[in-house]
Amino acid sequence: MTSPDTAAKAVQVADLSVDLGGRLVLRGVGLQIRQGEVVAVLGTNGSGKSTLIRTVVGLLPAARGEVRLFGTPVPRFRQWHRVGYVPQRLTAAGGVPATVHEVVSSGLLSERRLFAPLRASQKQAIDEALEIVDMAHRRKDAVAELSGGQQQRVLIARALVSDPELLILDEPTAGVDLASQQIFADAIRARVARGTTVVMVSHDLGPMDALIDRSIVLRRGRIVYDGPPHASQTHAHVHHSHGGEEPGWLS
Ligand SMILES: Nc1ncnc2c1ncn2[C@@H]1O[C@H](COP(=O)(O)OP(=O)(O)OP(=O)(O)O)[C@@H](O)[C@H]1O
Repeated sequence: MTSPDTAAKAVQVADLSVDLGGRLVLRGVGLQIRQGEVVAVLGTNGSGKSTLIRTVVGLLPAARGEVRLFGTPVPRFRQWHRVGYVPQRLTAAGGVPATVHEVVSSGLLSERRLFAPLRASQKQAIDEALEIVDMAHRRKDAVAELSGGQQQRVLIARALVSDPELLILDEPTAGVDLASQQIFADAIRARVARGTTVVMVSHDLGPMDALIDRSIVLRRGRIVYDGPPHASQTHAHVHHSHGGEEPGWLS
C-alpha cells in the first residue's frame, strides 16, 4: 500500500548500498526528494553520483536497502512514462544506426505500442523537443554522425519529449555550448514552474545554478552534505581539495 505521505515523495532512497565488481560503491545512502524539488547531486569523480542515478532509474540493483519512485519500490515500478532520464553519454545508440528523430521518439516508447504509428500530438511533441534543443534541422541524420555536444542535445530532447513528472539528468549539459545550456535551463525552468521534479548530477551547473533548491554532496559512496545549494559548493570544494579519491596530480 502507498500512504499519501509516501506518494508525495518522488524519490525515496533508504539505506542503499550498491556493489560493483565486488566493491561497495554506495554505502548506506538515504535521501527523500519531494515532488517539485530541484536537486543537484555533486561530488568528485568516482564518488558514486552516476551509480546513485543509475540505481534510482533501475539500471543497477541494490545490494542492500531500497529505492522507491512515487512510493513504489523500483523493481515493481511500471510507470516509466512519469520519468525522463538523460544518461551521461549516448551509450545506448553507440553503433546503432538510429536517426535523431528515432532517438527522440524512443522517449515516447512507454506510451506507445511497439510499431504503432505516432499520433499527431506525439509528432508535435517530438518536433517541439527538437526545436528546444535546436536540432530540428538534423532530424534525419544518424546520431553517430553528430558531435558529442549535439548527441547530448538529442538525449535532452528525448528526456523532454514525454513531459515527465520526474527528470533525472546525469551531467546533461556536459560538452554542450553555453547558448544551448541556457536554452536547456530555460526549458527546465518552465517545467519546474509546472511542478516537475528534477534530480541532476553536474560538475558545472552553469545557467542551471539558479534553479537548484537543494544540493547533495557524495564522497566515497556516502552523503556528506544535504542542504541549501550555496553552502554545498564550499563543501564540495573542500572535499575536492582535501581527500577526494582523485590522484594527487588532479587535486
Ligand atoms: N562497472 C563497474 N565495476 C566496478 N566498479 C565500477 C563500475 N562502474 C563504476 N565503478 C566504480 O564506482 C565508483 C563510482 O563511480 P561513478 O561512476 O558512480 O562515479 P561518479 O561520481 O559519477 O564519477 P564522475 O564524476 O567521474 O562521473 C568509481 O570508483 C568507479 O570506479
